Amino acid sequence: MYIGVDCGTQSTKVVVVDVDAGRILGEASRPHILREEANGRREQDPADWLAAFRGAFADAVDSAGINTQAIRAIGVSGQQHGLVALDAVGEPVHPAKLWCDTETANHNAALVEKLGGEEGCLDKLGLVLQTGYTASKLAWLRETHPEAYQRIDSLLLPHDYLNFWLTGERVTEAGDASGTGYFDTHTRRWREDVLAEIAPELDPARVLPQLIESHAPAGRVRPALARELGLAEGVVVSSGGGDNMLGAIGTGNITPGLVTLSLGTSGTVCAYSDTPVIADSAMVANFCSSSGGWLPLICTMNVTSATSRVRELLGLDLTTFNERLTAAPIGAEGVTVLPFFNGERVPALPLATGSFLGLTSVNTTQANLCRAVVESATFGLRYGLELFGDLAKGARQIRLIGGGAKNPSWRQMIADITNTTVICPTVTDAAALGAALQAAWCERYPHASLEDLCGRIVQLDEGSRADPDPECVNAYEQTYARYLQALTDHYY
Ligand SMILES: Nc1ncnc2c1ncn2[C@@H]1O[C@H](COP(=O)(O)OP(=O)(O)O)[C@@H](O)[C@H]1O
Ligand SMILES: O=C(CO)[C@@H](O)[C@H](O)COP(=O)(O)O
Repeated sequence: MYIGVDCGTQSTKVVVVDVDAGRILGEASRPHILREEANGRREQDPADWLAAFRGAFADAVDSAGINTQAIRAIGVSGQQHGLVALDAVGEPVHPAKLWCDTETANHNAALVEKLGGEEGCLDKLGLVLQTGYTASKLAWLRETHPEAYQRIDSLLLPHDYLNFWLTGERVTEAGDASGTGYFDTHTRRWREDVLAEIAPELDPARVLPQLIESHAPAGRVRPALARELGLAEGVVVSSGGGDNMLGAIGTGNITPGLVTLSLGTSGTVCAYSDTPVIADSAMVANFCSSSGGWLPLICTMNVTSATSRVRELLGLDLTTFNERLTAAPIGAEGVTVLPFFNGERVPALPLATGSFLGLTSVNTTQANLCRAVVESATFGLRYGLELFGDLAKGARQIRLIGGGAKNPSWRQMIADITNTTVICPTVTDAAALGAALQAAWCERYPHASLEDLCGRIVQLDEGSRADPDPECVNAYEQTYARYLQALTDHYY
């Protein structure tokens, strides 16, 4: 029995997987609190993640009806980029600043310049620093909270922090480290010199976690915590990784030819590569995978964060919102949304704000507003997919995951807007599933391969398949052109 955990932006999800029987036995989730401020600040208290972990673990184990003593290993996935800076006794010196925080846009711009612009970043890091990556958060902490900064003893990411809490070990792996901005994704090594540009007072040998291979253990569950969770002694915790990296594993995207698209708080598109990637666009991030390869990725910040904002504004529950959006025609009768409520990463507009365009006395209906925000969030992903160029060309199908993938209308919309067949795995919390698979890989290494584990456990839900409908594909082309025009008019 293996446990997969995904500490996402909105919640922590836990799955219980019986690898030998090829079955998912239980799933549960617990929500997180997100602190949002008008200046782009997005922070969470790491203690909240631990409380959510405890609750979701207990519920998942209950729903699976298993004896916790049968659990052999745990894998942890986490939202990427969040800065969890700990002091010498392992306490956060400041709340975690998240991937969706845009307060540090100016710090990021200054860092890119310091590193020699886009070319300098590519040369040193294998990717171009974006607002949202960890580096500018550290620069911000140094400038704005010097007393907290001076107490820093280690620099972790959200999943590293959960691994530290589970095992007491400060380690990480290439997938999540890719998104820090002080890691070279080509060589899969820390760039101590880049860290020194950002935080010259910190000793890299002290503050950077030790890098381990994706299949290697981060450690074993601490005895006191094992007793509390009812685990046997010495349960292994695998390296874990960023949620997109483990989402790729949980969709079987560990060889070239597939695209994984996630409709979580963020929207992401990624495709596995055996070699490091230099894309034509600086917005495509050449991240490492958490399975030994690379995972070029684009991320839009306003997906279910944007749809939820409009849903809440209209006072609708999720079911009613989904009904409303299907009641409007493609194109929402001329309503366009630029959903950049807290800036955007792709396109790179960290300081942008949201706009509703084309509203008239006739088309300003709940149905059109619901449809327009879902269409625009999807157009953002199409825009990103186009930046992928050859990386996604020839992709046989899109594997759709994340909370939004549960909506059949949205699945069809993705198929029509991308003109590609879409299918969901049976477990749409694919990052948690990927974490469980990585845990099994780690615990059985070298006697089991990740390919074999994915082949046995990752199943596709044929009922979720959506094929592009040529008429809708055409209709969306026109609406997409209108969206691009609005983008150009406002920002370029
Ligand atoms: N049936 C559904 N239709 C549309 N959206 C949904 C549905 N179920 C869940 N969601 C959305 O999924 C979001 C959570 O997605 P999730 O992938 O868990 O996010 P994260 O990993 O970022 O925490 C919720 O905000 C909710 O809006
Ligand atoms: O910043 C990125 C990817 O670069 C985001 O995709 C985060 O990893 C958050 O993911 P979700 O909570 O939306 O799953």
